[in-house]
Amino acid sequence: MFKVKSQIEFDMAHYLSGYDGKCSNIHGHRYKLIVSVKSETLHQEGQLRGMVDDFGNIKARLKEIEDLYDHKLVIEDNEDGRLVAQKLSELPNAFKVMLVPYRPTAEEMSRDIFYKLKDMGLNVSEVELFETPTNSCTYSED
Ligand SMILES: Nc1nc2c(c(=O)[nH]1)N=C([C@H](O)[C@H](O)COP(=O)(O)OP(=O)(O)OP(=O)(O)O)CN2
Ligand SMILES: [Zn+2]
Repeated sequence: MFKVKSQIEFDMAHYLSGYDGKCSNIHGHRYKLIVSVKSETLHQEGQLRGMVDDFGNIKARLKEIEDLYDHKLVIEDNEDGRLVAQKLSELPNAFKVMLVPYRPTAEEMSRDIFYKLKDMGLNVSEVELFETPTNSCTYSED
């Protein structure tokens, strides 16, 4: 089995609804996303000969993930989260808020990103999302 890895980083703020502690504040992280793409075989001909997939192709998919989350504020789509988003939308700042159907933890986000990349056609083996330099979650289905 071959596994190739590629990584990107993006800046994102989140709000953990119902969290008791310092992380109950809206706050942000410099996320690092490491994606592993797998294949039993290598391409035999053409541009991709000798490769699982072109790193350039994987990077292009990761850029779509980066563009989705970079400099956004991610909030859970529940009663509490919608209230926070509503109050922010009343300000003249045009905050970029993204509502998601889950609490935006490293665990939930890594699973969501795994399926987003699969939907883009990557044969994803594993997604590791670092929320801080020392805290990460890995999602895989192997
Ligand atoms: N299992 C999880 N636990 C926590 C998550 C998470 O996604 N999954 N997220 C948070 C907060 O987002 C928080 O920002 C990160 O937590 P923390 O441990 O406080 O990280 P720090 O690096 O900022 O810790 P310090 O040692 O205080 O610097 C909480 N838990
Ligand atoms: Zn956090």
